[in-house]
Amino acid sequence: MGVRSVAISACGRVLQRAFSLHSAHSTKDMENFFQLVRNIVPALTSKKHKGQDGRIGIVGGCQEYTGAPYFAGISALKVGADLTHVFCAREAAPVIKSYSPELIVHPVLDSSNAVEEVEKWLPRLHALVVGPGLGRDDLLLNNVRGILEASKARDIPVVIDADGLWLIAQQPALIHNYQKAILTPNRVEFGRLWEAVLNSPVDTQGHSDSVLKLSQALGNITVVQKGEHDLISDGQQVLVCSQEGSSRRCGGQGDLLSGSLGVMAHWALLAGPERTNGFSPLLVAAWGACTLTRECNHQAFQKYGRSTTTTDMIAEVGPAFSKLFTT
Ligand SMILES: NC(=O)C1=CN([C@@H]2O[C@H](COP(=O)(O)OP(=O)(O)OC[C@H]3O[C@@H](n4cnc5c(N)ncnc54)[C@H](O)[C@@H]3O)[C@@H](O)[C@H]2O)[C@@H](O)CC1
Ligand SMILES: Nc1ncnc2c1ncn2[C@@H]1O[C@H](COP(=O)(O)OP(=O)(O)OP(=O)(O)O)[C@@H](O)[C@H]1O
Ligand SMILES: [Mg+2]
Repeated sequence: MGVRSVAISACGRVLQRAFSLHSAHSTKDMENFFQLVRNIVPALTSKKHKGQDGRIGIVGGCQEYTGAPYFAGISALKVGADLTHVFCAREAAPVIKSYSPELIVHPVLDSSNAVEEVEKWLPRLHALVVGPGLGRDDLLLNNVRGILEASKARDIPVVIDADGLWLIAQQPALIHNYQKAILTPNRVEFGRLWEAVLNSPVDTQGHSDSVLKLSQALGNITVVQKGEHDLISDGQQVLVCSQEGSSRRCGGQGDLLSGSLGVMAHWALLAGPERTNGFSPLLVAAWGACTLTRECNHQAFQKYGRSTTTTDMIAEVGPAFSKLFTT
């Protein structure tokens, strides 16, 4: 099997090729990942109707956590989705609505017919982001299990983050081998998944071989291990995103990433591998979303330093996207 690990600099050039066995792609393919991301971004034209550039669902939001689904949803819109639906617990809904009139909010996640309520919307959604601010209540997690099953049956791309990853660590079979899944664990979530799937404590956090191994153990689904460098694997290759961010680690940055990735995953799958030089479209989408998140962090930090919060980063999505991906 072809296995590669490639580090890409801030300007998109290949810096190193850590190991290469019979790779199906050449180093030349990797030279400009920025261009591959640009290739998946849909053109803005007057011929389109509302919804065509993305209708994204966020599954999360409970009594304790209302910020996370808001951050994910508003980030999806700021990146370029046309509509964002948040499916959350009843109590969280008025709070999330009050943050933003841009989000469509469904207070259904803790109802007895939650799966049916969300399923009604699935034919209209291009991608789901599952987990930001979901919490770990068994009732909610059981409903989300049903929503994941229904999404898989419809072949909908799903980004799984935060407490969605907690659910996957309890039941890895839920997502095993589903080629339209992307997992976005932070360090702690990665360790939890590793222990659940590989039945041993994680030894080499932050190394390309561990993200590759976890992806393979999950049936070659795309895994984004967030950290000082983001490592992204589809079980065949490992990409490294080292875009300059900052030393500010306020909560919510992962939600910005997962919301952005929801849209970019839809765009990448629509564009297809011919637009991504044969690379897995989800790998390109993940690299694009990581690069964007880190650039937002960098730009916000230039302005606000230690007081930078995720809201400041979200204000940078437009300028950062233009700088990185607009030709
Ligand atoms: N404003 C909000 O509503 C926010 C809600 N959040 C939600 O909070 C819930 C729990 O998320 P957590 O991320 O706390 O998950 P966990 O409860 O699994 O995290 C456990 C701990 O790991 C620590 N940690 C994270 N990265 C680490 C690293 N690189 N090295 C060492 N320790 C590290 C964190 O400080 C946290 O205390 C999720 O639903 C999440 O979406 C977060 O997304 C942050 C913002
Ligand atoms: N040490 C670091 N240096 C630079 N960037 C980092 C570092 N750690 C994480 N990041 C970036 O921050 C973003 C979010 O990663 P993080 O590990 O904070 O997620 P998280 O813990 O899930 O966040 P959240 O608070 O939203 O739950 C990623 O894009 C990642 O690239
Ligand atoms: Mg998180």
